[in-house]
Amino acid sequence: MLEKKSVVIAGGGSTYTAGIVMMLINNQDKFPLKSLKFYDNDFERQKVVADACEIIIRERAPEIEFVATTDPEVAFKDVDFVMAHIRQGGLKMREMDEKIPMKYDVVGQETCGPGGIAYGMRSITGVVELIDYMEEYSPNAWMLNYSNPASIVAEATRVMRPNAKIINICDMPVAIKQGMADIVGLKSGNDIVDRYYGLNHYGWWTEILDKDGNDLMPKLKEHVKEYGYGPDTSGNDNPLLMEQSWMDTFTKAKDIYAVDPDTLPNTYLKYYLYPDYVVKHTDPNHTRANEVMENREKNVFTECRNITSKGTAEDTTLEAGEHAEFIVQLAGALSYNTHERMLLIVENNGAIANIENDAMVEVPCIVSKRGYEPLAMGKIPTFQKGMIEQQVSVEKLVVQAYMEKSYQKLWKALTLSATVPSAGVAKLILDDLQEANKEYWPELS
Ligand SMILES: NC(=O)c1ccc[n+]([C@@H]2O[C@H](COP(=O)([O-])OP(=O)(O)OC[C@H]3O[C@@H](n4cnc5c(N)ncnc54)[C@H](O)[C@@H]3O)[C@@H](O)[C@H]2O)c1
Ligand SMILES: O=P(O)(O)OC[C@H]1O[C@H](O[C@H]2[C@H](O)[C@@H](O)[C@@H](O)O[C@@H]2CO)[C@H](O)[C@@H](O)[C@@H]1O
Ligand SMILES: [Mn+2]
Repeated sequence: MLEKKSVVIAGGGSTYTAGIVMMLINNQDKFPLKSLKFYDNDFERQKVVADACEIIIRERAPEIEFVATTDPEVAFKDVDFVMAHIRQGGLKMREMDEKIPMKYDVVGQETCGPGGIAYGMRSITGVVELIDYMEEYSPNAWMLNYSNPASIVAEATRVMRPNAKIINICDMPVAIKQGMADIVGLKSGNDIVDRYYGLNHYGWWTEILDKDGNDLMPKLKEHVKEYGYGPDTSGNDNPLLMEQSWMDTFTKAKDIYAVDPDTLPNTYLKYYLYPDYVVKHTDPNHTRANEVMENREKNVFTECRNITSKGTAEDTTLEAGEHAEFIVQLAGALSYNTHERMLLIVENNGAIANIENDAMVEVPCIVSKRGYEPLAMGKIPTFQKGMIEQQVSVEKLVVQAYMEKSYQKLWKALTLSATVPSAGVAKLILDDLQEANKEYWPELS
């Protein structure tokens, strides 16, 4: 009999919350819950999701105690896990992050380039606040953090809260591994054993095996060379790829692969290796934030309101995906000592032998009750080493700029980003971002 756990989802009003709830309910045999709480700083937004989830829980797992609150003490008291996915400033500020750089023909993206830097400067405050609540009310709990930009958040928490029990995670490699499984005819990304190194949204696979140790790289390389991680002409039913913008990202991996055919890339490297292409293929007046507001946000909130008005979730379209599966799997591994191998964002400390020890890197780790143990990925080639060192410096400068309230350091961070062509353009973008983020960033001087 597994011991029951208590979880708070921070960012209860997120578009991903209902998916995580569905996953938790479906996994009561593997990760049984005593209580589930929602916490958000926006009561009205969270209420829409919470009212629907309360009905789902009542119908499918009534033994779970459920509470939605904006009171940190109620939320964070007596929990084993904080599953965090907040978006400081909301999708409206994401829209600014994406549109401001585009005014200067520079990549406008949620987590990469100037947009990611601006978002990082907002997120640090919110995530550190969550850590402080957790440490005050449940000092033994783990925070599993999805809040983006995960690399900058990870570096900030490493420096500002060095002893915090936080694990920063990303579902992007999980989604790509599901794509790889589809390509080679395996059922799930969990059937793949991989070696991978890099930073968040910025890494490379060096080995992909199946559970019997068979090398899947040759078949995958053949496919990626032609189609990226997109489907071949026979089609694909991966729901993520139904969206054209995601399909473009997955197929562009073909051109990233061409730069280094020894490895298989993370898709988001396109923002650093092909920024000119990305800018050319982005509508500066209608960016990804607009698509998310018109699609995922609208769909989730409409469905939640439907459930509440009908009083039942019997025929709900809400479902759990890989994103939810990954965080619940991680909580299970930490709780029940499964020793699963998972990609996590952790302090390097030699995992990548020729990268500085205090970089926050993404590598495979073995997860158990003790926490996580990173696996050694060895020395990496000059190309990747150069790229990683440049991007690590960007992320470290952002965190230093935040802590020292330094305009100069933030300017350096933008200037150093491979997405930005010059210090002059970096300054123009920075001044616009600073104005737009007055409410959220520390005052810089
Ligand atoms: N790491 C990953 O791979 C990954 C994958 C998907 C999403 N995400 C991240 O998950 C987060 C949620 O995404 P979304 O599209 O659902 O956003 P969203 O705006 O729909 O939801 C975020 C929620 O957080 C709340 N919030 C904002 N600041 C808060 C604070 N300081 N304290 C408490 N609550 C706060 C908002 O009110 C909102 O309800 C984002 O950071 C996104 O980038 C990360
Ligand atoms: O533009 P969005 O909001 O749709 O996505 C931004 C996020 O993209 C990645 O997450 C994907 C994930 O890879 C996939 O499995 C599925 O869950 O959809 C997610 C996005 O909808 C990325 O890892 C995140 O960090 C981004 O926030
Ligand atoms: Mn991610």
